[in-house]
Amino acid sequence: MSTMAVALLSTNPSATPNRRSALLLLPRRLTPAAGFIHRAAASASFPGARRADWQASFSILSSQAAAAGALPGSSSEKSTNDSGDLSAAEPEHGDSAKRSVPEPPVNGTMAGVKSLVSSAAAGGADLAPIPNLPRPLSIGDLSPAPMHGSRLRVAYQGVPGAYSEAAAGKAYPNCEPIPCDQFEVAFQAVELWIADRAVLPVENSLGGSIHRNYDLLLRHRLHIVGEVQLPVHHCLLALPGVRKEYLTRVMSHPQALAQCELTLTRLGLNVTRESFDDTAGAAEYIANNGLRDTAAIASARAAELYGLQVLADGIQDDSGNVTRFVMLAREPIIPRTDRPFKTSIVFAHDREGTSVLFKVLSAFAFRDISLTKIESRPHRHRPIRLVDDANVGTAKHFEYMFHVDFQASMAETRAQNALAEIQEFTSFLRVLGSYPMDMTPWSTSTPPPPPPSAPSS
Ligand SMILES: O=C(O)C(=O)C[C@]1(C(=O)O)C=C[C@@H](O)C=C1
Repeated sequence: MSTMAVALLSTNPSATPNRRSALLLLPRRLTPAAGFIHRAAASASFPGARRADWQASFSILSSQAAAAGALPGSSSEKSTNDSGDLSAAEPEHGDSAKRSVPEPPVNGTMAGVKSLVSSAAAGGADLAPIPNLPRPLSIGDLSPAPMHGSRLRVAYQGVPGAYSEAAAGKAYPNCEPIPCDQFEVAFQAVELWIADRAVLPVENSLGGSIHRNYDLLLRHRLHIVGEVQLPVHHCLLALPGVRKEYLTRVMSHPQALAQCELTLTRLGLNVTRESFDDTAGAAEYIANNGLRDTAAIASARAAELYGLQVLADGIQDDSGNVTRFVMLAREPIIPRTDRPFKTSIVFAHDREGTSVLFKVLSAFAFRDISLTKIESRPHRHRPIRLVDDANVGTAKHFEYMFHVDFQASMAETRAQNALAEIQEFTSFLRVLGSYPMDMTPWSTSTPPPPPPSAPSS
């Protein structure tokens, strides 16, 4: 892992040669150009365009729930997990280990065929040892039990030291974090079985929603299986020896820049702001390029990993700066009623006026279901509706997809009834997931969770 990298860096943070060699040990990010990402999977037709979709996913959920005794009244209901370990709330689906699809055997090639012929010609045709013929796939190959020592592979966007990596570690404490250079790649890594889960940010208490991930949730078919809320504590990082007065530029993820906007001004920095893919990536870039006029906004762990010094600590504009991440998997989890659950849905309507939105919200209000989030995004397939009025002209209304999170489990009758009602006046409805809420006690002084250990090579 980067344990070695961390050790090297922390003992001699200012030594550039060591830093460079240490950086090489960090896990490489998955990129779309990595060869294994199929574009076809990315181009995914608009999923869930049919109303039947949420019903289908719900019927799977409820049949699984009934089978596992998780629905209310079931005698075989499992006991509550009080450990506070969010990952423990996620039932095993048999996909938590590396998928051991057998290696393509050599004997399927001409070389294999030739060796078979020559051993037969040598006179032992009947008794010739059976070469390694391809083994048929078995059920075990498709959903293997976790192998000894194997760890859940969790895709995140960014490089080691990014907050998303810390969120992956909070969600799945012993996971193998897999850095990806884009959100899209993290989605595809799970879809293509390169990773078992993805942990992606969806909103921040200061910067607001991360719209890209709302759009990707809709375009891909992964399920939300959990959430984690991570206190985000930003530092101003620069090369050793650099002073604040030397700075002309600050680089970071746009969310991080937004979260520190006031403080940067308050520190009296006369700097341009420059966006970077992720906070730790900005720190790495400064280190790799020896930029002495540039600082990064990133975590203290990023400072340690990339050999930078902390010029200022806790520079977020609000001490209670929190980012909410969702955990994504190929399969939904079984909704339960023995602990607080949240459900995320997305819907669209094709009728005029605001009354549809009002009716949807009422369906929840009448059942005393609290909403925790509402977000609207452009309806990519039908962004504009034209309304012609011969006298006045043509009005162009924007069309939206509405994302709503509500505080109830899909195993609860009131949630099922609310969705049945909403279905009546929406043209599209999909359940993105029903999952345990992050109830971790939180205070502004809570230290960040320990980083996940890096993959064993
Ligand atoms: O750049 C990172 O370190 C990230 O993990 C991304 C991200 C985000 O997308 O919001 C995560 C948490 C912080 O809010 C800032 C940036």
